[in-house]
Amino acid sequence: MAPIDGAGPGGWRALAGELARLGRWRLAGVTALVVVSAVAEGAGLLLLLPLLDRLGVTGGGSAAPWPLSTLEGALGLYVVVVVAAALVMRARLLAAARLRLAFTDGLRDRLHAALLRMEWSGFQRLRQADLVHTVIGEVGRAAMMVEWLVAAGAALVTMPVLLAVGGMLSPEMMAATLAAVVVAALLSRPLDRRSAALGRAMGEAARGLHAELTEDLGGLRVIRAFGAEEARRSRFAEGMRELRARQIDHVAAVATSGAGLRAGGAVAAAGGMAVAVHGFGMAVADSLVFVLAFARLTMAGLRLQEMRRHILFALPALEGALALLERAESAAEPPSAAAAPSLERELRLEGVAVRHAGAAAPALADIDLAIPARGVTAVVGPSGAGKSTLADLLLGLLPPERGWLLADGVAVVGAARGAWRRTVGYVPQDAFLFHDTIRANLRVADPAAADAALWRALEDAAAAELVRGLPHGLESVVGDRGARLSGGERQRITLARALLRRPRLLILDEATSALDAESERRVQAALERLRGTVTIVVIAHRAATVRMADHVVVLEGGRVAASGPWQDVAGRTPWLA
Ligand SMILES: Nc1ncnc2c1ncn2[C@@H]1O[C@H](COP(=O)(O)OP(=O)(O)OP(=O)(O)O)[C@@H](O)[C@H]1O
Repeated sequence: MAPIDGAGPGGWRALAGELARLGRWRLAGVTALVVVSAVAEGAGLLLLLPLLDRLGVTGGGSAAPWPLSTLEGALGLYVVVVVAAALVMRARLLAAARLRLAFTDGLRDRLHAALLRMEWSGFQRLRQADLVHTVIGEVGRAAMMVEWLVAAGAALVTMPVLLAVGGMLSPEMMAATLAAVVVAALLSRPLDRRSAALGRAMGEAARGLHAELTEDLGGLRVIRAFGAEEARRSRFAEGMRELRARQIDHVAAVATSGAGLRAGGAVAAAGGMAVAVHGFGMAVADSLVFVLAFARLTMAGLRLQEMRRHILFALPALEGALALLERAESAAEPPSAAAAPSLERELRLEGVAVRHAGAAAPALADIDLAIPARGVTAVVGPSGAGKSTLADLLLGLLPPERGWLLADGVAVVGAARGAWRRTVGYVPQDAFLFHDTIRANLRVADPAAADAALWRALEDAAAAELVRGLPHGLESVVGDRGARLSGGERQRITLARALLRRPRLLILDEATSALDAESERRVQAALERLRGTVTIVVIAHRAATVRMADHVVVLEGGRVAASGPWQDVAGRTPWLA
């Protein structure tokens, strides 16, 4: 569990900064509603005096202006004021909810955008389950603070109104009440620190649970294959127990302070009533209204404390979300330039070294390589040789630690990287597809593409027949990560997606698992048809792909061990035999 300490001033400052983003007018609107509802509450209370007067509680008969001079008039006005207060309260709750949702969406949008723009190497260091937890869970928890703040603000504004009502009846008694509220607030300060620490611990527990669930769902095939259901279930149950314990601790802390304040309030109300009547000789009606004001004041104080505790509990969630935002924004890739370097002659790597974030040794070192334009280049090598790292480098995702990636002699660095990537078609090894229709998946490469262009790309990728055969054609949904298609079908759809943008460079990270002979033949045929029209780099795992290449690069231990035509390097690739 996190050490017990309070939320630092940084947390409150961060909250103030986030609220400022919501806009001056929005905040002013909610504040106005809060003030009006507090004044309405005080007015409703004061109206009880002439009402009690008319009812004869104080003997009645005192002069009052119309409509308060008659019982019906006083009752009518009372009802009007209370109904108006209820309507203002409704508007306040609605405005607070709107403010909370604007806070949630604003922060989620900034986080999401920052994560999408992050340098690939920085992004790879983050755990995906933690990101989902922060963007969805923690931001949602942090946003609740907006409503709590409005509720706390309402309590805070109500207090002087109630103090004024009570003060009109007995200034001495009200001064004593105020002193009691301040002492109660000071006495409960240790609980504040506990709330902040519990908030942090609850965030940790919730994150652990989220990570467990994400891994269970992602690795369900392995869990089922190894019969690990019970073990995973008990880990998840342990995570839930931990989370539940933190939540109960928090509720207990809030409930304890509430019970203390309520008990103190009751004792003070009874004592105050006795003192007011016997000590100060207050009229019964006055003392009744006074005690009512006093009770509401205690409730407002109680609510203020409760909201403060809730906010302290949720502040760590905001701090965590803002820390992630800062991390993502400070690791943002440079904005993309408008124009990308051409690829008419060759793609060249000069003295390139690439090191993954946190890795001791570089994944690629001293790479000097020329990839001829419009040729087919196969990259081969044993597992861990650096093939996928090379693909990420050519794609402009990973910047070299040393050396240069040059397209027709122009360095693909800084702002050129994003622009370069828009001219590259990429077919990932896992042939990832979104849980969406084929049309939507293809349009990831070109959102404005017409159906005719989609069909052309499908034809080029030898996938048109496959899509025509699906019950809903382009409208067919492919399932989670494309699970409703076979490995070979997925690869052809991802090839079509890559071709849709008419790339200058096509990078295929070939699936390591064997495709059936028919799928393999179709993909090979598609690549053959593209030969000479686009520069193709294939991370090759199959002999057939290597044989069709004009140029083969053999990587070993992150270095180029050999390069040249297949016949020249064949002896160095026993793993492809
Ligand atoms: N995100 C990462 N963080 C740290 N090290 C990494 C990361 N990705 C890869 N590596 C390391 O870089 C080296 C090259 O990995 P890479 O994935 O490029 O090899 P590969 O040739 O594509 O292997 P395979 O054929 O098994 O996919 C390996 O030593 C690997 O452990």
